[in-house]
Amino acid sequence: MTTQSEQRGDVAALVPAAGAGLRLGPGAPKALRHLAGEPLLVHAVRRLLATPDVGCVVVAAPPGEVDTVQAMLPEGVLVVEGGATRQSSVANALRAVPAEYTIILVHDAARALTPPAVIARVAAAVRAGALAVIPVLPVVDTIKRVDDAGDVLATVDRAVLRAVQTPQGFDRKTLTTAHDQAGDDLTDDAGLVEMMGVRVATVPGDDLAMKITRPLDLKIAEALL
Ligand SMILES: Nc1ccn([C@@H]2O[C@H](COP(=O)(O)OP(=O)(O)OP(=O)(O)O)[C@@H](O)[C@H]2O)c(=O)n1
Ligand SMILES: C[C@](O)(CO)[C@H](O)COP(=O)(O)O
Repeated sequence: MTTQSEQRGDVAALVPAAGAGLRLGPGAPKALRHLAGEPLLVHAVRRLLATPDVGCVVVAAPPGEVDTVQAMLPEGVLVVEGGATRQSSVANALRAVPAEYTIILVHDAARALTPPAVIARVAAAVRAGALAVIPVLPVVDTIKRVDDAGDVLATVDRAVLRAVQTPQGFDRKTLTTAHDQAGDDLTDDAGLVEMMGVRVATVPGDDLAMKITRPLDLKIAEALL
């Protein structure tokens, strides 16, 4: 694996990896579960370090697993303890980023197969001046809005919808302010920035940046590798 010290990038990547993985079923915390013989987290960090933009990686580890996680990653990767929510895990990692990094990516350990090209695309958009950037894909299913009973209220116009992936990229000051002001626990960091009224740009995502969430996702990822 490429080590962090070999990188010369101006981008710091935060990797929230502290989730339990409840939807994957019983077992170790999701980021530590194996895909083709290695933890999901190792796959994700390898792809970040293979991206020349990335000069620093900070991982938010599951509670009590900081030493275990540090031992499985290349020298130089920083590891902090994660929090009870994804948002608090990201906030913990953000506090550990050295001052010289002004571009920050936030990348789920669960998106273990994300191609370096997607990571580079997001970083490039921030470097070009966007304050916040997310990779997205068009929605392929018909989407319905339903009531509490599950009966259909309406068919939503999917042409204006996008499925959101990671890494999400930010100007550091923008992301730090968003986390400092954060109230509600949101599922992504771009949501916090949106709440400040800051424009969030999009770039094309990639099917390989799928989030390993349910047991079938792990089987699909194994097949892809
Ligand atoms: N307290 C938490 C919760 C989630 N995450 C991370 O956020 C990413 C996206 O979350 P998700 O895939 O939903 O993971 P889990 O929360 O572990 O999944 P589940 O809801 O099935 O338990 C994952 O890399 C996960 O490890 C985190 O760092 N800290
Ligand atoms: C950040 C994210 O992966 C973008 O799709 C997603 O919002 C994480 O949500 P989850 O509820 O933790 O799966």
